[in-house]
Amino acid sequence: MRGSRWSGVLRSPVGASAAAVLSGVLVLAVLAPVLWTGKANAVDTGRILQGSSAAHWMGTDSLGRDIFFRVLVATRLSVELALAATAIGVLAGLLLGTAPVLLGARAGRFVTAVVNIAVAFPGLLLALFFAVIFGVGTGGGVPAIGLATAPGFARLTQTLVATVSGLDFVAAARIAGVGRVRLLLRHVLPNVGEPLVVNATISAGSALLAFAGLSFLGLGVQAPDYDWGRLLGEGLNGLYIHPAAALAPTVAVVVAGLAFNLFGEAIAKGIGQRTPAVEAASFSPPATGTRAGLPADVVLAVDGLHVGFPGADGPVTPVRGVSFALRRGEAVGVVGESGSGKSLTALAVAQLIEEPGRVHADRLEFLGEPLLETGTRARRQLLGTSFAMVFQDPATSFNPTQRIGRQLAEVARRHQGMSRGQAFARAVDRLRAVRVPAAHRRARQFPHEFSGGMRQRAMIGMGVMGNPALIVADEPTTALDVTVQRQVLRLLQDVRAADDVAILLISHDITVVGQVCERVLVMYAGRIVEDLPAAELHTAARHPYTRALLAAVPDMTTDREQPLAVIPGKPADPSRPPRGCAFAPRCPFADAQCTSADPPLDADGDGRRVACWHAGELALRDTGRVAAGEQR
Ligand SMILES: Nc1ncnc2c1ncn2[C@@H]1O[C@H](COP(=O)(O)OP(=O)(O)OP(=O)(O)O)[C@@H](O)[C@H]1O
Repeated sequence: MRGSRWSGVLRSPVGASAAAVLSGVLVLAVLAPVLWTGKANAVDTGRILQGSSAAHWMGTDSLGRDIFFRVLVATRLSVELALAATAIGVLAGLLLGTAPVLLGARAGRFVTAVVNIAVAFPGLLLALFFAVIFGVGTGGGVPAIGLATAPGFARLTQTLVATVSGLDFVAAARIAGVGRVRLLLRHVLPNVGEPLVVNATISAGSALLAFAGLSFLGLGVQAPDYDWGRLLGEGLNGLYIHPAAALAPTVAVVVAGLAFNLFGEAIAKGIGQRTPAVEAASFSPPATGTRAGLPADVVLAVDGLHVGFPGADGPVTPVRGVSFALRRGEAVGVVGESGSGKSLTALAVAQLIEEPGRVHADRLEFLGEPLLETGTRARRQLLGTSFAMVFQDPATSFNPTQRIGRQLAEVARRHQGMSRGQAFARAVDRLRAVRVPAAHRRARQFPHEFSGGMRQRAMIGMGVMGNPALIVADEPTTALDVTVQRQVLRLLQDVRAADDVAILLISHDITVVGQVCERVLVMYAGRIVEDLPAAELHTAARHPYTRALLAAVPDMTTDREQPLAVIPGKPADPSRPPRGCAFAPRCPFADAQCTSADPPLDADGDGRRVACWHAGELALRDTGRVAAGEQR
């Protein structure tokens, strides 16, 4: 935790008073038994059950012992028991709550179901149930209250962890090869720390009350020991004769409980991040040689890629047989309407499709390595060094609790065996390379101190920490304004030119893709429907969908008096794939053949591919139109 944040918390009125009261409680817990045990235990049969007086501020109990000193001395046992029970509850809750991340989706679902059932039981009922199992006394009470606290804590942890696990920086860490445990400790838990700490301290306050309750019922602390709950039970017997005997332990429980809660609120704001150093691991990407049916410089080969999910009415397959290859230094764009399967294709390449999603491919090779068959560790190393992903939203691409330089350095420390200093120097160098001004100072800043465009550039910088052969950029400029968009796209082009990096640019904007890429893959309803050189987009597109996409983009010649062109109809529903061509219901050229059979993705001799029964006719019609235009 950073000093400045601590001092900021302690300067706030709530933080300062909470810290003062809690310190008082803890000092009492340490000192009171040492200083006042004698007075608290001194029996005086001449002063039984007396009210408040100068000699005994809170009166005496049934053996004439001083209640005020007994309450002070009981602080230690009460706090100790509450903290022990909370520790058990927090530990068990954290283990249960993080199980889905640690154990994987299937085992995680089972644990989640168990937690959901346990949460349905009232805490007090659970505590009494466990107290009966573990037995009467402190030895049984502590685990009973701890385990009764655990389900609530586990539920909160699960929810928070699930939220953070879906963010881009966690996906980026996965691509960087970070394992499950490290992912949890370094990227997930620090971002859910605040509510967990607050909940833990509130649990400590509740455990105080719960233990008081158990002792009051005779199930907790047993004589001759005493905690506040036991003193409260004894005091209640004489409530009408002298209420101070019950009031004193009650006030103690309330004050200590409040102190824990307020202190939790205060330190939650100061939660920072301390993470262990990353061990180095070396990996040499496999040399690219000639492979079966592929040119030697192919970086990524995808053949027959399917991505499916279980749906309410059977499996849904939003990506249905996508095939393409990317050569070293090549920039390929993937365009299509929302829901066409662009992002799922990218995520499948990055190995980021989570359970219950299923990825199948006849071939999914990155640098010659079959990703679906390669072991997890080797795959992580390969992707961590040679693959980079730039996500759409720069606001969620970085871990907000870590400085930018540190996040970049993690890649170099993990995969290139660099020391902390070397890795940081490399991070600064890479930030400079992606034109982040004052890179050395900026590397020490947190993501929120970067603008959106700068964060996106830093993300690209993170991608080039290793020696990437491929950068997948999924809508990298959608969240940016137009000027910054252009800078980021230019940067991607520069990185590609400088290091011969292949780029797979996913965008719904066919114009952007046409400007940046050499080739364009047009996707519709989970399939590639056309693959053509970007330079020929406006002149040689043969698929009616590609043409409709182009026609929907206004240009300088568009008549502003007329409504903008749109593609009629709705995109295909992946849960109900049509029998024939998926675009047929929206296509002006569709006929009986289109609605009965899905056209194959046919290649011509020059590497262009199109999936349309009428592609040839459309090309001829164009030729005729051009010829007619020329004659006129
Ligand atoms: N985890 C999932 N479970 C079930 N269906 C999913 C899942 N993720 C995506 N889909 C579905 O798969 C289809 C393709 O999604 P994908 O995100 O690849 O589309 P996209 O072309 O990238 O669109 P966008 O530009 O809106 O992101 C969508 O219909 C989406 O609802």
